[in-house]
Amino acid sequence: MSDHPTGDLLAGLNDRQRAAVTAGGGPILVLAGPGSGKTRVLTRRIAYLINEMNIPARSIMAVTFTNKAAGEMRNRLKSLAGDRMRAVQIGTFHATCARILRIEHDSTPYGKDFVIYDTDDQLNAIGQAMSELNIDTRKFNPRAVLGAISSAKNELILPSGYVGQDYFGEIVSRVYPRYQAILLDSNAMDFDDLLVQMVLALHHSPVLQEKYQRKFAWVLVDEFQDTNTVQYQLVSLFGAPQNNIFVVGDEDQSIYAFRGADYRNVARFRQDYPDASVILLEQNYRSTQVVLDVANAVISRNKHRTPKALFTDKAGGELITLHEAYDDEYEARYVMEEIDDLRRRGYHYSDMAVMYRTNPQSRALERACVDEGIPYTLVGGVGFYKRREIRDMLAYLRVVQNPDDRVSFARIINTPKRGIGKKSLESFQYWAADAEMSYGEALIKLLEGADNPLGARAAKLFRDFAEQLFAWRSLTEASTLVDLFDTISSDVGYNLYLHEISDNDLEAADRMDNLSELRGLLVQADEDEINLPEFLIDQALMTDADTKLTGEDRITLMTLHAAKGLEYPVVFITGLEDGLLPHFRSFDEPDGVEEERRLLYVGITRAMERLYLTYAFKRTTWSGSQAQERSSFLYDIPEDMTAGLPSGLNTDRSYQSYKQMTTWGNTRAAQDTERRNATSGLDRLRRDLQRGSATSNSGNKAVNSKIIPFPGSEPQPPAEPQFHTGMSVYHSVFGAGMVVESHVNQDDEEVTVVFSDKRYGVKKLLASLANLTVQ
Ligand SMILES: Nc1ncnc2c1ncn2[C@@H]1O[C@H](COP(=O)(O)OP(=O)(O)OP(=O)(O)O)[C@@H](O)[C@H]1O
Ligand SMILES: [Mg+2]
Repeated sequence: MSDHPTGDLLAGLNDRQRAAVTAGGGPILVLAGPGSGKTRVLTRRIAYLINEMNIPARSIMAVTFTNKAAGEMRNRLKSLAGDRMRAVQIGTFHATCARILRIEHDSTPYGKDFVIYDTDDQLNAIGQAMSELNIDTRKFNPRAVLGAISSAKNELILPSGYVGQDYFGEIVSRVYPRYQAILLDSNAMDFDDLLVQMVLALHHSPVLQEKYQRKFAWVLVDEFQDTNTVQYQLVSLFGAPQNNIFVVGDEDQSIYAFRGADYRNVARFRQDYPDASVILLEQNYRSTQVVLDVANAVISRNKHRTPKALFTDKAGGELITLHEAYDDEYEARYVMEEIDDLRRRGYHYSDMAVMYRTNPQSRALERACVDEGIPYTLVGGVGFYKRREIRDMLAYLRVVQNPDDRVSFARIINTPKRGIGKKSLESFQYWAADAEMSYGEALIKLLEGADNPLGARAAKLFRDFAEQLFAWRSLTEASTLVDLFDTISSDVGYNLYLHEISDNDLEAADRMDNLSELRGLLVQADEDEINLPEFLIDQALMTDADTKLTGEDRITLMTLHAAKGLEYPVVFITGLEDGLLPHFRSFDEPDGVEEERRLLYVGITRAMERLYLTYAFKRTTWSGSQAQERSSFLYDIPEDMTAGLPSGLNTDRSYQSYKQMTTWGNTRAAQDTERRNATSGLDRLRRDLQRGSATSNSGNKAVNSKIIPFPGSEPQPPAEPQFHTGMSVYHSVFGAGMVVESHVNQDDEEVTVVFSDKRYGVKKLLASLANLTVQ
């Protein structure tokens, strides 16, 4: 008897969802738009297989897009199917393969204790390979070379099979084998290798293939539209021969083409499994009708798609808000003010997410959060795992586990300084290469007193290091991970070093906090009886979308890419500007702009109740501050779905000439005017001040304290107020209004005006800049 009656598992599902959950074996494709319950169905189906079809949990493999999604699915399953579900293999393709390869390393050229290289490690290895081949890294960008290698791997093209099509391709074809050899010598795999090695192992060993096909008799994949070639292969390989393969996806949400994802895999699935049942879900349970209409208006412009019918019971809904900000800082400030406002109206911070196209955009937003005192979690970006102190300590742990790891070895051999300079390291490296020894073997040879080309002093320093390293290695047998961490940290004097590399006490404290957090993870791992290799794999597999989310009430800042699969009552999408969204790089690629449109579509469809789309007239980019054109995608949104100013335009710019021209369609002329106007520094400053005095359009707010005080003597501040309560005034943008208060403040006159037009409400303006005329 099951503790969980079927009724529970099928409750809260519509007929089609129920059909998908309870379908028998064989290939099944669930194709449906956002918010239609694909992930819910997939999770319920796992519980159903276990509880109702008595499938052993250990023979189920479920693939999620992020580790975080895997964690959520595990929790959900626990409440649906109880402890029995523990044995289900739930994880990303990478995590699942890493786990199997650790056990089955004999079927690969790698040793048991292989480590996983992340992008920085990979770039180091590429740099090494290029320097060995005398290829100038200034002429050929190592990142581009790495990108080409990664694409090849995703297409299952091995070094021997790589053919360069042009001069750059020829360079890649030389670097690729060398890079791969360095990784192999380091007993390290990169992310792509995890998948490629898994496919190769299954191909090469029929025994292994049969073992895993038998083991994972049921395979389920979420976000199937974002699988790439190698992942598709894995699904087919694991799924055979019964082909109990259940995949869910939405072609309109395919946003990872740059990583080789190919939504055509959906069509391929239909071809490869002609007997597959196809289930379409049409009801959206997430968003209001308005949000859905906006989403559809945007995506329907894509040519390469199958139109879908989506409906929701949540008729109507709040109109979406468009907002034009002067620059990225004002945009961020506007977002935070709205968040503050919504919070006062009952939303929690955690109900709200701010999304953007590129990571650097988070800077202004973070800054605004700090200024406004809004707690936030930044997903991705220069996160925890990219911090220097974290990378150093993890590199130590990795060398302890695998002394052959060249990249980590090079990172820590003189960190903190132990007198082993670049020259000594190079002699050591050449010696090891000449004698065909791994680094670990070379260290042992040194300890044994073997002849070596190192000077006496350097040899002694390396021996000292080797002794320490082997002492740490012996600790891994007997003591806890946290003891190992503490011992290393104190043996090498890392805390002292931390202070040396920090500019000030605050930075040092910050670094200490990070280390404490890492230490906390080790304590947790000890409690969970996770060993060092497992711990390192877990850490290496953390991706940008996996930032640890605390239970605290915080808003979320994330890229649109990281937002996949998630939902929030309130969503802000910022930076809707041509060049940013759509991103300028997409202009050269076939299907590039369509992919950008899908990205916006994913963002919009995260919203349950309220959606804000914002853009800035000027944005600070790597090349300085530049005027931007609003995103061409915005023109696809019908005006009657937007709230705010006429045409849905909600601006914080406040001068007539610009305003008059800024109607849909003739932005360029307005921007030209602005460019002309912006030539004088004083003009700019004035405008900044003016905007600062008029940013709020949501009622009676104090003049923002962050306004730059007006410098110099032009214009002279008035000694007496020029405006008095009750005066009728006219403002070029806000129209007619009445003064409710006015007083001289420092070097200007602050006038509070109630405007007749309700959309502007009450505003505080600086008299010297607002150009108010008395009527
Ligand atoms: N039958 C239903 N009744 C009520 N709520 C539902 C139903 N099906 C799904 N939901 C809810 O709707 C929301 C969206 O579901 P889910 O996240 O599974 O959609 P999805 O299709 O996976 O979306 P996406 O494509 O964005 O990943 C969730 O909050 C889910 O709990
Ligand atoms: Mg989903």
